[in-house]
Amino acid sequence: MDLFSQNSLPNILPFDGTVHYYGKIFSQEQSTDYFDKLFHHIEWRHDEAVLYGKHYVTKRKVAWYGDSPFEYRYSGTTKQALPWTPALKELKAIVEAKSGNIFNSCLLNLYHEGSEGMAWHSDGEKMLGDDPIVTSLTFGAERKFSFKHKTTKQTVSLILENGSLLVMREGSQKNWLHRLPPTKKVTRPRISLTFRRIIE
Ligand SMILES: O=C(O)CCC(=O)C(=O)O
Ligand SMILES: [Fe+2]
Repeated sequence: MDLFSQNSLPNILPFDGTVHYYGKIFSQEQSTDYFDKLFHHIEWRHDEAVLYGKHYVTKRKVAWYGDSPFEYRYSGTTKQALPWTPALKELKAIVEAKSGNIFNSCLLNLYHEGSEGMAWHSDGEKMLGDDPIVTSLTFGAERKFSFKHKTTKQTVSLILENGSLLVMREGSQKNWLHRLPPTKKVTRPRISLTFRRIIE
């Protein structure tokens, strides 16, 4: 059963946390199909942030979906979760079965090309609880993804392939940062689905 397959997966992190890379969990055809559905049917918006009173708009687009209209507050902005689309409901069930974890919301990212990425951060928002589990399901271009330990600064990187699943588990947000580095080599878009569990 899928639930137990994580026991045989190597831990991407050398210490202080667990990250499992499941590799491609979808065929090329399924991945293309999901990419197209998400690209066209998700309500993509440019991400906004307020830093030191200055208003920033990212090139990357985002969307926020969930079981109920959760409010997501970060970087000085508030977003309200939209109800799941049929494709997102399907993907949530598949990711839950694979990972053995239950999620109630998803932050989606659309990177149009390699120049768009995400800077070092951890998903440590209070509403996610003490030690959150966060996924990254990839459709489209494959991209490098990196982790950096908060105190030793040691880094680990891997490639997230089209149709692949990564699960950041215990310790991975508390003790490590992660980022999607920008690259000149990638010209095609990538969509990522970061399923999360909001503590109500
Ligand atoms: O695009 C990704 O794979 C990860 C994005 C991420 O770290 C986030 O949304 O918090
Ligand atoms: Fe993140």
